[in-house]
Amino acid sequence: MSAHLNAALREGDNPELTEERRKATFDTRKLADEFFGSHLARRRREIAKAIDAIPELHDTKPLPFMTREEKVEEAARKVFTLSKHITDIVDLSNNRETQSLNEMVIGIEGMPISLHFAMFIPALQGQADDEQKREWLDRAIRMEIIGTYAQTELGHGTNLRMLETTATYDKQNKEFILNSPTLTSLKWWPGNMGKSCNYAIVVANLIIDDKLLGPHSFMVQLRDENSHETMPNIQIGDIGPKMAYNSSDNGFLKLSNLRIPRRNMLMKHAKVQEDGTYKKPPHEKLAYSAMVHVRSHMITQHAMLLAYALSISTRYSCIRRQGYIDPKKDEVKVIEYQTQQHRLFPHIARAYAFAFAGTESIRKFEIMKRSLEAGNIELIADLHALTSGLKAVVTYLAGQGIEQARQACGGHGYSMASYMGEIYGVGIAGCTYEGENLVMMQQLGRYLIKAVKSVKEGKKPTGYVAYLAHAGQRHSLIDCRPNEGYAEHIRAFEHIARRQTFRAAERLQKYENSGLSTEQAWNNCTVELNRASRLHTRLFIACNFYERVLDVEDMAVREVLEDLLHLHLNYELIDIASYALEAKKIRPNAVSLVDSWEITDREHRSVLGRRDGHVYENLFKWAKSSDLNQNDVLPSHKKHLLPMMLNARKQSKL
Ligand SMILES: CCCCCCCCCCCCCCCCCCCCCC(=O)SCCNC(=O)CCNC(=O)[C@H](O)C(C)(C)COP(=O)(O)OP(=O)(O)OC[C@H]1O[C@@H](n2cnc3c(N)ncnc32)[C@H](O)[C@@H]1OP(=O)(O)O
Ligand SMILES: Cc1cc2nc3c(=O)[nH]c(=O)nc-3n(C[C@H](O)[C@H](O)[C@H](O)COP(=O)(O)OP(=O)(O)OC[C@H]3O[C@@H](n4cnc5c(N)ncnc54)[C@H](O)[C@@H]3O)c2cc1C
Repeated sequence: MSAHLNAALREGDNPELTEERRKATFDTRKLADEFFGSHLARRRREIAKAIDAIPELHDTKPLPFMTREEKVEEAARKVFTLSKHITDIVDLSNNRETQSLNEMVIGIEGMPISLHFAMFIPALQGQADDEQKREWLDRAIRMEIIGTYAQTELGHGTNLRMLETTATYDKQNKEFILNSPTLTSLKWWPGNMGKSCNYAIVVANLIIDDKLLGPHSFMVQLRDENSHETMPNIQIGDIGPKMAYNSSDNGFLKLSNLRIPRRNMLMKHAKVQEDGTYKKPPHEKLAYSAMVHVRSHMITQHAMLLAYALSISTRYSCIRRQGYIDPKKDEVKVIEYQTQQHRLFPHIARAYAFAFAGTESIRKFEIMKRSLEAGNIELIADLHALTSGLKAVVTYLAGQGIEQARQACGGHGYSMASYMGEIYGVGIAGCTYEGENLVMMQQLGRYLIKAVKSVKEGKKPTGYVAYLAHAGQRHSLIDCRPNEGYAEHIRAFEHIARRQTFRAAERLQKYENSGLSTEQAWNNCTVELNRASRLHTRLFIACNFYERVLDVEDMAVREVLEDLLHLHLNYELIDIASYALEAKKIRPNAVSLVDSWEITDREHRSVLGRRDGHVYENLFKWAKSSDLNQNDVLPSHKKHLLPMMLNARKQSKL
């Protein structure tokens, strides 16, 4: 490609990189159009330009040199500044545009209104009835109030049925009484709940007439709208520093006989009438809609984090010279080593594959949302299975890729000057939040087992599991076009995924037949089931990548994407071919085996790893000692966020 067509070329750049860019066989802008979609790619360029022109939106110093308080203040300052410009820069209803703005201005370390956008608003959209939307959603969108999503507790995050926070209906007063009855029932982790938010959607177990009705969502005011001081009957604070993401004030919350009006329960689906009559939702899991929303968006976010790490390491590998391939010549760029290429390139292919899969999961979410609005609940289960698998596979593999990218930078990769540490820390958080990965794999596993049962009953499952019914036939998941050369790869992929899924299903059946309870039989097969889910998801990603590449019109871009697809399919096939061992005998000795390392508490520096096992009370002590808890209202909040909200309210009254 001639040099002038490569948009990344700039005068004055390091000649090592210029030399690389001159070799491009395609136009980088056109490939960006494919990666992001052409609209978003264009908008990202415009957004970047707009930010360049507003100096107050730039970092005041590198984030790794800031203390936690400075980071929190910096993020609040930028949010306040952005609130004045945001509607000129982005379409606020477009999640991916807004997210791009966030990444460019504030970055990945978190900010005071992340959860407000990521979950508070989506939960109101999905679970509040029209009257409630008028009361809270409009105010939330105008940022008159800042909210979060408070579900996880100190003792339970995964098993939502065992949440201990209670909301007991008091018929006389037509109120719910919210309580955190135990230490383990404290809400723990919700983003921005510690210091920034003044409202939260609190997930609590509903009790009417002593009957437990499961987790439901309640709107709770945490802080006074004018003074920002904590409301009565509420104890709230920051949970302390984390592996990364430290501009965010993840928080704890204790509720003590807090009374809220009946209409503070979100009632689009489940309802409680004045006399205490309970009306069930049309689908039991509609209350989980905000989680499915985030999971469907996490795929593109993690593709992006992987892309950050890989672009850092690939560029660096081209300016770093070290060692010789031919001793008679100059030292080579480290990218020339076969091992360096092998370390980086399959992850580059994955970053593309993940981005395309993420676009697809967002598209599917939008389709489900529209069909739900039309009263159809059928697509909920399919989307839950798809997003559970994608969320788990992509966050895990992205984490692996980021770590490889860090190692590819040698010693400098370990300096925060590379920022790899933060990217990794933020990336791997996604393995845990929005559903621990191995648990989400099991959710997809349930769906696959059902599909196998229907195949065995002679039915033909449709959609992403259709291939399960096609043993020995030509591939079925996608329509490989003749002479494309990838049909064999896809067939092999399908074969491995199908074999594993049937193997897991047969093993499950065997355990059930042997008289074990369903739950025990299930637990005995979860390693096999999770392998099946992993293979199914990786098959989906590969097929989606294949289909996406076939749609590309620009021949030069299509050619380079085909090179990546080829690498991806080969690499993934080799990677999935080996599946590991089981280790049941270790279980009884597990703690004694680690005790034998004799690592002292001082050496560990870990509350979770204490020798005495008194974890929960010490986590609470740890949190109380957070710097951010020294003031109830942070000075930076008074300076930035409070004026922002007060101003928004004033404007809306005008
Ligand atoms: C002004 C400037 C502005 C600037 C602008 C800037 C703006 C932009 C800013 C944007 C910044 C963004 C930054 C992002 C940062 C993100 C931060 C991190 C957020 C992290 C948040 C969180 O971390 S928030 C908590 C998530 N916490 C979980 O994730 C719990 C997992 N735990 C479960 O989710 C359940 O516990 C679990 C396991 C399913 C079992 O649930 P369970 O026990 O109830 O159910 P069972 O397993 O018994 O299943 C019974 C049947 O239900 C089916 N089913 C289950 N779930 C279903 C579902 N959802 N949909 C359909 N069906 C479902 C299942 O498939 C079964 O179906 P079947 O019976 O047919 O097989
Ligand atoms: C950065 C970050 C931000 C967060 N933000 C929020 C937020 O805004 N709001 C909020 O409500 N929460 C938030 N969380 C909490 C998060 O959603 C939970 O931590 C997550 O859902 C995992 O639950 P857990 O901590 O209970 O893990 P656990 O369930 O205790 O996981 C521990 C281990 O047990 C295993 N395990 C658990 N159950 C099973 C099972 N049934 N079968 C097999 N294995 C099992 C897991 O696989 C894992 O290996 C956040 C967490 C993080 C890290």
